[in-house]
Amino acid sequence: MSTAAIIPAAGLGLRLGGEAPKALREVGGESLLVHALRGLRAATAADLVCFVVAVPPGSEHVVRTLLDPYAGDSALHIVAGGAERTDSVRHALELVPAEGIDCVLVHDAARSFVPVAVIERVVDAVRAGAPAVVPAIPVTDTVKRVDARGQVVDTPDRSTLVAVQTPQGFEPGLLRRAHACGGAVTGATDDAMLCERLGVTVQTVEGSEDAFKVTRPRDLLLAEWILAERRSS
Ligand SMILES: Nc1ccn([C@@H]2O[C@H](COP(=O)(O)OP(=O)(O)OP(=O)(O)O)[C@@H](O)[C@H]2O)c(=O)n1
Ligand SMILES: C[C@](O)(CO)[C@H](O)COP(=O)(O)O
Repeated sequence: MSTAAIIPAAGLGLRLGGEAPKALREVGGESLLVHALRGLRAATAADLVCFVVAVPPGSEHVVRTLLDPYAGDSALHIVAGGAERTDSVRHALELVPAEGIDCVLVHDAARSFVPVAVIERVVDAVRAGAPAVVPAIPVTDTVKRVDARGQVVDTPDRSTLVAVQTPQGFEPGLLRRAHACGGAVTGATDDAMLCERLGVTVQTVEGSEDAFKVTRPRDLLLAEWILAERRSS
């Protein structure tokens, strides 16, 4: 069986300064989107039927030209993203083939440096029978719930909390059902959350600090450092 990869890449990157869509910002001379796509290919090459990339509306042609050299034997579909990340994933999901896929990965372009081993763990867990899989790392801050006035309501037990990353892996039928029902869900910040709303148990696997989400300007410095380390080893 085969894998399909959805890459939501339609974000504006406002917290990064907003000069260009975040996925097109460069680290080490290449866009975050190219780095993300290359990582997915390295982990799933023989198996990866297609990439579906959701991009800012109007940038479809530019992104296709940018990514064509990196898609290899996998089909490359570019779609216009939506207002929210969930909308972008839903648009992309429409182009994932209905047959012959046993795992759909949804991977943020902004998590461009996820190690291959993390991607493999996600795919392996889906193939082992988990319908929804997320990479996770321990939370290192104490997390508090606050009210509208900024006053602390309570402090969840940190040992029960994890921070989740991408790629998130899904049995294809489940991901379709989750997004079909997702229109009624406001504020879903990841795809696993839509599955949780269906009562599905989501499995975690070990993530990595290198799978951080490039969000603010200082994250670009960390990204440059990770890339330099990898290129020198
Ligand atoms: N409407 C949107 C919003 C986000 N994304 C994608 O979802 C991932 C996670 O989003 P985030 O890191 O929040 O990116 P931005 O929305 O660009 O960030 P900001 O809020 O700073 O503008 C990114 O790969 C982003 O391109 C998307 O495809 N469609
Ligand atoms: C999907 C995600 O990366 C998992 O941690 C995260 O929820 C995306 O959040 P964002 O606010 O759209 O960056």
